Amino acid sequence: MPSPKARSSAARSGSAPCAGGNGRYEFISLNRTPPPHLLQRQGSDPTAARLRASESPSRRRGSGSSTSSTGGQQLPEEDCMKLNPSIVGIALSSLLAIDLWLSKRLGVCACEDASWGSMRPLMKLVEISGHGIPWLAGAAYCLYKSDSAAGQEVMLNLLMALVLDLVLVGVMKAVVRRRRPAQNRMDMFATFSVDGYSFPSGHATRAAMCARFLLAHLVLAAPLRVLVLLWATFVGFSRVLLGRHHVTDVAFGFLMGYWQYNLVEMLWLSPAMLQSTIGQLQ
Ligand SMILES: CC(C)=CCC/C(C)=C/COP(=O)(O)O
Repeated sequence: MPSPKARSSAARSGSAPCAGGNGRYEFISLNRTPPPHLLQRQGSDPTAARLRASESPSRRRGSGSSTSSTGGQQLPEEDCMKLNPSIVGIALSSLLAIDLWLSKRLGVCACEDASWGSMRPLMKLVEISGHGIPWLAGAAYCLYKSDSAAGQEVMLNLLMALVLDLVLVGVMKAVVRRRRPAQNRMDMFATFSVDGYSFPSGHATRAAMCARFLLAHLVLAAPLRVLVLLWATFVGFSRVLLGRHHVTDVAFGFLMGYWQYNLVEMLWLSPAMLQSTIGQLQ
């Protein structure tokens, strides 16, 4: 018989006592395949039978393969995982369920017949204010019109930031492939094919990144700075109110846009760097 100390340490380490070939108890880990001499004995040994019964269903079905067999029936691995959900899995599913429910409730401008449907045209104006085309066109125009080197530098970097945002959001949408909410009407102007996907909100990333950019590089009076922040927040909210996005798409979009501005600062194109690059190309 194992001593109480051995028994408690076995419980802690996930091992179980088994009668070995010489009548003495041996410890095997429940996480590992038992040695062959124990496997042979398990068919008749009541202790081994109890151990098999106490194993989790997914482990009993086998752990290393992509499909598992139960009485000849093949189960895909996802089904096995659903039977044995982890805490993280449960937390994520709950968050997604809350997200879906909240996004549906908040989509009050999703169509003209919705409870705030009369506000839809205003929300669509806010949408246009955060669209990529006006921002790209505005930055290109300011770059062209700017007669100071400092102004040109800022506008060139804003253009670079906007293109970087489109690329990063496009890649992220193509990888995640989350569908837009069912209530969304796909009536946005000038979209790429990846804009059929929802996560993250491109308007939210652009709004957060551009707001940080403007606050850092334009000398603005305090009321205007507040206005920039309010605009960015409103662009994000309008995505959910229009039924275009889930709440988590917008929340993640804000975080991603905030982080993208750090990237822009790291990649900042200075006139000296541009001159040396052009010189190297010539
Ligand atoms: C055509 C250009 C230059 C940009 C597309 C901008 C756009 C339509 C993004 C989608 O935003 P959401 O992901 O917030 O719906």
